[in-house]
Amino acid sequence: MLVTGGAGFIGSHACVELLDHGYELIVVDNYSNSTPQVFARVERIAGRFVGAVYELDIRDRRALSAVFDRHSVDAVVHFAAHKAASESVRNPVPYYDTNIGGTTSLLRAMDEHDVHHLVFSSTAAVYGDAGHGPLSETTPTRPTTPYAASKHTCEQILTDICHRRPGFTAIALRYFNPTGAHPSGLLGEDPCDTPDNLMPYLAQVAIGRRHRLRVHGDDYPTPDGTAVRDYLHIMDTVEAHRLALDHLTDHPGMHTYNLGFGKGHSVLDVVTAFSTACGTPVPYDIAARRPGDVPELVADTTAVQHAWRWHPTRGLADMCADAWRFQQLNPHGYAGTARRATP
Ligand SMILES: NC(=O)c1ccc[n+]([C@@H]2O[C@H](COP(=O)([O-])OP(=O)(O)OC[C@H]3O[C@@H](n4cnc5c(N)ncnc54)[C@H](O)[C@@H]3O)[C@@H](O)[C@H]2O)c1
Ligand SMILES: O=c1ccn([C@@H]2O[C@H](COP(=O)(O)OP(=O)(O)O[C@H]3O[C@H](CO)[C@H](O)[C@H](O)[C@H]3O)[C@@H](O)[C@H]2O)c(=O)[nH]1
Repeated sequence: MLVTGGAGFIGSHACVELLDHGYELIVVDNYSNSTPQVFARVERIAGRFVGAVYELDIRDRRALSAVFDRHSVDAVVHFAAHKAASESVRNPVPYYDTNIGGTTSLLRAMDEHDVHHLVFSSTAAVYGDAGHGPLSETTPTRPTTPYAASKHTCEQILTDICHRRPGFTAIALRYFNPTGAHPSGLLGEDPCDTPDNLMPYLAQVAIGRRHRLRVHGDDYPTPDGTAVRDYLHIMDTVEAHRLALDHLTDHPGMHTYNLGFGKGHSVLDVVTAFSTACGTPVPYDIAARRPGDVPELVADTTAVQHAWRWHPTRGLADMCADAWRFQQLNPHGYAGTARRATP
């Protein structure tokens, strides 16, 4: 099993889940938003070596092809991408380059090596501003940022390839808001720069690394005026990936599923839940809306629950408690973690 972006937030938790279920892994990552130190943690939790880990950029076709030459790859879980939607509004080209160019580079290597199975990280952002209420996979897509457009384009490329290559299977998972941390406190969300995502930013304010949270907008058409998202625990998120892999060979073709909890929480709901988890109010100010943000994104998860009998079990309080445990045990993130032993 090849995992791209396996050192990242979702990728590292997915590595634990897949190792726990007996998968042999090959991981590639360029560490643009992660560190190789995470693998020592993954191995400590799983009690197994990760396997082969390569530092490479997925746009480097020669290097990627060499990995496929060296290993027998039966399927790919493709996480590697840039993910900050608001940054993509300011600086779109790297988003198209890495997210689309990286995906086509990967597809080329897969094609050359007769690999026909892919799980792709898509995003709820493809729906854009779709109004109020749960969104199903048939809700029309209207990406509003270059990030969302890049993922939408990848979905279209995969749909086309599945159409033209009988036997090719792609499962696109449209994540809503994966967050939280491994319950051990060893793995969590540790971006290299200032966190763009709400939960790690809140955690860094609570631990004293940052002064105050800025709540981006309180004038949305939502109950308290702050934006509503559908937060999903990272452990529920990666369990769904394992189920996707288990079902990859069931039905060839393109399959698209929403991955969310199915419940909306406002930014202020999350601030309150995190304050409860850490035992003290997290200070915040109301700031301007963030470019590219939409008022509400909540998933209708009927399709994925029906397909794989997947039911998320961990709520917002668990997400906050686990994120806070990770932050407390790792006030400076993974910095200072020992590097992995050579398997
Ligand atoms: N976290 C979320 O809220 C969220 C929501 C929807 C979709 N997604 C998607 O899920 C995937 C994983 O997200 P994440 O939160 O783990 O992000 P992350 O930034 O923590 O992980 C991405 C990993 O990919 C690596 N990477 C980036 N560009 C690369 C390249 N050119 N070559 C090799 N490696 C590269 C990074 O170093 C990082 O380790 C992404 O595709 C993202 O768009 C994330
Ligand atoms: O410091 C912050 C950070 C975030 N927010 C707000 O909190 C909400 C959640 O923001 P995140 O950045 O955590 O998540 P997004 O919904 O903006 O984006 C995430 O989920 C999307 C899909 O829903 C994309 O896929 C994207 O890659 C991923 O980061 C948004 O309303 C945002 O404006 C703040 O108020 N202050």
